[in-house]
Amino acid sequence: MKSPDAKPSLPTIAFIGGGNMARSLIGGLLQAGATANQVHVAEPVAELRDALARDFNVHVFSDAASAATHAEVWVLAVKPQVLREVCTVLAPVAQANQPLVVSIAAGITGAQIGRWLGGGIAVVRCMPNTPALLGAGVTGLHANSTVNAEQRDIAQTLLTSAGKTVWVDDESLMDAVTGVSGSGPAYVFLLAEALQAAGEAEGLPADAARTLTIETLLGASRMLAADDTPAAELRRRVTSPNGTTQAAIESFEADGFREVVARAVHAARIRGAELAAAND
Ligand SMILES: NC(=O)C1=CN([C@@H]2O[C@H](COP(=O)(O)OP(=O)(O)OC[C@H]3O[C@@H](n4cnc5c(N)ncnc54)[C@H](O)[C@@H]3O)[C@@H](O)[C@H]2O)C=CC1
Ligand SMILES: O=C(O)[C@@H]1CCC=N1
Repeated sequence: MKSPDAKPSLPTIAFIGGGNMARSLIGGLLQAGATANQVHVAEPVAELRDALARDFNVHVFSDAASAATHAEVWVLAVKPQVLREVCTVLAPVAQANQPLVVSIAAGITGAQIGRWLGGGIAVVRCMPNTPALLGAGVTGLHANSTVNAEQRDIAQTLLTSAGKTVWVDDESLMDAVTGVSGSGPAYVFLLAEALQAAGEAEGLPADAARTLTIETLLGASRMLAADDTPAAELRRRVTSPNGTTQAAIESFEADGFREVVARAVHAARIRGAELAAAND
């Protein structure tokens, strides 16, 4: 008998687009126990296609319709700029097969995808991030009203193989998800670049600055994830009165660090909406 919390087994999944994010998600899926012959990938670039077949033993196709025809779940993993064209090609297959469509494209709305596929399609719009490659990602998901409970579970299982998941009821917040976690790894990498460079500017050898930077980010992230202690409290515990950290934090605050972050996240959110409008 199936235990009540057993994960639903995944049906055949077609990835439309076999680039960076698709690779991360496919790697996670296979590690989580999906079998390679359940995974189809459409990718026009021959080298990428060959690498996917070699590395993961999945079925590869040069065109979207061939990959999608025999799959119950489609993962749209192309750039937002080509999604309309891809959906238009897939519309007849979508209308015939009524797949669950999972889109990871930034900005593009579930309504746009449903419309481009001919209407009445179950669409889960999600925003994963690149740590999915290590199973350490986080994905925001939103389901349109056509998605049933079983399809929701399938999307959940699919993205759980990439890390944690957060469902968002209000689709208009998906661009904010993109601004925080979809693009977020790049902010951490930017901080790493800046911290390492600052260490070197203060005289540290490059390899020492790199190790100190990486282990600090890793250790601090682990502390954040370890329990519910708020980030502000963890920061307070590092900050001795009139000590070194206080000097650094006062410098950050004087330079408007929080506003800098808020403006960056806002810019990402706005770009999401622009991508939707520009590619409609
Ligand atoms: N890179 C990231 O951190 C994240 C990206 N995303 C979203 O994931 C999507 C893919 O992004 P990446 O993997 O970074 O881009 P990518 O450029 O690495 O992958 C897209 C792939 O689609 C292929 N492609 C183009 N036209 C196609 C067609 N007609 N049929 C099938 N495949 C086609 C391209 O050859 C390319 O390999 C984008 O919509 C992006 O917004 C979402 C979350 C994070
Ligand atoms: O930069 C982008 O548009 C994509 C979406 C989130 C991360 N990369």
